[in-house]
Formats: sequence, structure tokens, C-alpha cells
Amino acid sequence: MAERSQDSQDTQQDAEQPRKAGGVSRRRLLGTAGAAGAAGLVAGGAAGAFATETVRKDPAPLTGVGAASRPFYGVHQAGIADPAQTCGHFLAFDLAPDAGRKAAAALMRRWSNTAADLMAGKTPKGDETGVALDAGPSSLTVTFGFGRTFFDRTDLTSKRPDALEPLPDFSADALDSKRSNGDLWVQIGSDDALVAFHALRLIQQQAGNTARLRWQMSGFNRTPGATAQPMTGRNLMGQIDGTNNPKTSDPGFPAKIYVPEDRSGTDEWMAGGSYAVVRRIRMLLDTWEHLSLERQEKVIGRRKSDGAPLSGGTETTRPDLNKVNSDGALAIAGDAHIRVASPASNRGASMLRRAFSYHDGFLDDGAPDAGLLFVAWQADPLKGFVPVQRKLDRGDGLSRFLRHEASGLFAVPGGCKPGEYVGQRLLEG
Ligand SMILES: C=CC1=C(C)c2cc3[nH]c(cc4nc(cc5[nH]c(cc1n2)c(C)c5CCC(=O)O)C(CCC(=O)O)=C4C)c(C)c3C=C
Ligand SMILES: [Fe+2]
Repeated sequence: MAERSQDSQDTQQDAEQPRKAGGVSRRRLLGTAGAAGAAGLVAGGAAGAFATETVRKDPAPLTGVGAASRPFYGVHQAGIADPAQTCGHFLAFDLAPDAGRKAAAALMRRWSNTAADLMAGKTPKGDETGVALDAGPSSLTVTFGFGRTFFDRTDLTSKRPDALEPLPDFSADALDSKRSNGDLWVQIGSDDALVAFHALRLIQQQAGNTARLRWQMSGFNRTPGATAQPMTGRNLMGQIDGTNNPKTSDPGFPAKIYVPEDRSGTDEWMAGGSYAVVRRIRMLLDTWEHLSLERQEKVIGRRKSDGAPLSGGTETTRPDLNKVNSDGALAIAGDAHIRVASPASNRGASMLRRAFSYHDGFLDDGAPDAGLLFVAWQADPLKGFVPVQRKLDRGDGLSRFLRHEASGLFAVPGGCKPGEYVGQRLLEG
């Protein structure tokens, strides 16, 4: 979880207060609506007991999923190290031809203010859509990033980080340029679909004449509380996915995932930020589902039922890449995904994977257009995604069942304080 400044703690506390909608708290609005409805029932001659139950002077406070909020303000942006939510939307925008740095700065200020309000469960001023009126923030996060082309369009080429050099071509790529890259990237996540849509709609509306939508992708994860106890989620191939992610409690976590806070030089503005590699990876499910369970498990190197490595133990047991079975074969095959992707096979290269599954209907041949909106977070893509994907591209047993269809690389600046906006250090520095 992102470290919290005093400001962000205040924001967190604010979020725990009844949320205000244009000066009137959302709960108050609900209470009024509930009372009016109940009054109607009484006037219509409803049974007294029913009416008494319906007229609630003190509407129940939000609890559980709806009440959960994540801080917008802080050293890092939210939506990186916190658990991926049930619903996700990714949007990429291109700046309008006549929109320069000033317009981009105004847009980032508008977007940041809106994101801060929504994440705290407040209705932004002037918003009358009503889409999420009766819901809490439901762990909403809104995260902003800049693509390589943003810097030329805003005359900031001298501040473009080397880390934004285009990703190399990989042999498994079948990339659609219209659904790749972009000047600006917005990641929205929430445990409620209406809350996520509301944020998406406001972000798109507020782009106004400054930026136009380049592409949008939407995805999902399991709903909190759907399993008997919290557990790592599954992807659409049915595998437990996310087990061996770096943990926020690992001593090396910040250095791997975030640009150092004392960064100096032309990319000083990236202090506390991170780089997101976004890949839309279609799964060839018709082919995959024809494999026997044993073959599927061999391709990954872990058991499907509980995610335990094929070298033994439970989901959290460290895989033994050297273990040999009694038949002389490696317990985790030479081309098993976890062997090829592991830091041990990549000189320590690692990343934080935070993905959403997607399903966009069926292709002409009846195959599901479904897979993973894969996001890799790291302090430097050349020490995270790139070397690992190079290796996977050459020798991963899983790659036969995947198509990388879209790609983006974005510089995601550090978080901001109240009164500031994300990217201010770049745009006004
Ligand atoms: C370039 C990086 C990676 C891509 C692209 C990728 C795609 C991808 N992975 C799965 C399913 C699983 N991946 C798992 C582990 C895993 N994957 C990567 C990297 C990429 N995956 C890493 C670094 C690791 C961890 C390796 C390790 O150290 O053990 C697993 C196992 C469970 C887990 O640890 O998360 C699964 C399952 C799919 C389906 C996919 C593309 C659609
Ligand atoms: Fe993987």
C-alpha cells in the first residue's frame, strides 16, 4: 500500500465521514429518498409494521465493500501496489493538435481533483450524473500516466525519461497500433461496476476539447467476499495468478517498483513514480482447454487446484527449480512459465503484476475474445518487463496459447499533495 502522508491520512479520515454530494451528504440524500418513499407507503395504507420498518431515521452506514476507500494523495499514486479491484477500465487519450502544455496541465488538474473527490466518496462539483449516488467509493483508484508521445506534444522532450524508449519487438507480438500507446493513460479500478463506470464517464467528459479517446479496455477480477477466505485470484485459464508477486513488505519492494524519491536529473519529476507496461494478451482458450489437466499444469509449473509448485508444497512454497522426479525429468519443466519468468532465470529482473481479465465477446470463428489486461509495474522497464518478456518470447511453453494484441508503456508520476495535481512537477517544473 502506498505510504500515507498526513494529508492523505486526513483524506482517508474524510472518506470515512458521511460523503457529501454538492454540499449534501450522499447518505442524507438516501435517507430523504427513503423517508419520502416510506411516507408514500403509509399514505397508501401500507401495514403499520411494514411502514415502521421502512421509515429509518438513521440509514445504515455503509460497511464492507462500499465503504472501503484508498487515498488519492500520497507519495505514490494509488492503483499500483494495492490489490486489483473487481472492475477495471484502461483509457488512453491523445492530446488535441492545438492542446499544448498549458491545456495539458489544466486537464491534469481537472482530472486529479475529480479523482480525489471520487476516491474519497464525494460527488465532484457539478456532477449530476447520479450514476454512483448511493454507493461508497468501493476502493476506487484512478491512476494517471504519460506516454512517450506526450513529451513532444507539450514541448517537454528534454524531460522525457530514457525508460520511455519504445519496447523492443517480440516475435509473439501481433500488435494493433490503434489500441496501443497514447499520450495519456488512465487506469480506473473499483470493486463496484457503477462506481468504476462513473469515474470513467467523468474522466472522458472532462477531457473536453483537450484530449480525445484513443482506446479503451475494460476488465474484471473476482469480487471481494466471493471465496470463503481471501485468496489469490484466478485468470481465465483457471490458474491461480499472482502468487509470486513481490510483496509490499519485501525490503527490496520500493526500489524494484518505484523510482527513488530522491531522484535527480531531467526525470526528477518521476520521483516516487513507476512505469506501467500494459499488454492486452488474448488467450487461445479453445486450444488451451483441449489440453489435459496434467499438460496444463506442466505448461505453468504449478497445480491448477491450489497453485502449489510442481516441485511440492503449498501455493506459497518457493518453487524448487532444480528438483528432479524419480523418472529423471525436471519437476518444473524447462519451458514451464514460472521457470522462464522467474527472477532466478532473469538475473533478478522482476515486476509487480496487477492484471484484469477481459472478455469482449466472440471472434468470427467462435473463439472467445478473452484474456488478460496485463500490467507490469516497475522502477525501470529495462530491469523488469523487457528482459523477462524477451526470455518468455524465446522459451515459454505458455506462449503457444497467447497473442499479445496491444501494448503501451507509460510513465506514471508519483502522487501529489492536496492542492496539487498529478504531473505538476513535470508540467510546471
Ligand atoms: C513479461 C512478463 C509476463 C507476462 C507477459 C506474463 C503473462 C502471463 N502469465 C500468466 C499466468 C501466470 N504467470 C505466473 C507467474 C509469473 N508470470 C510472470 C511474468 C509474466 N507473465 C512472472 C514474473 C511470474 C512469477 C514467476 C515466479 O517467480 O515464480 C503464474 C504462476 C502464479 C504466480 O506466481 O503468479 C501464472 C498462472 C498468463 C495467463 C499470462 C498471459 C495471459
Ligand atoms: Fe505470468
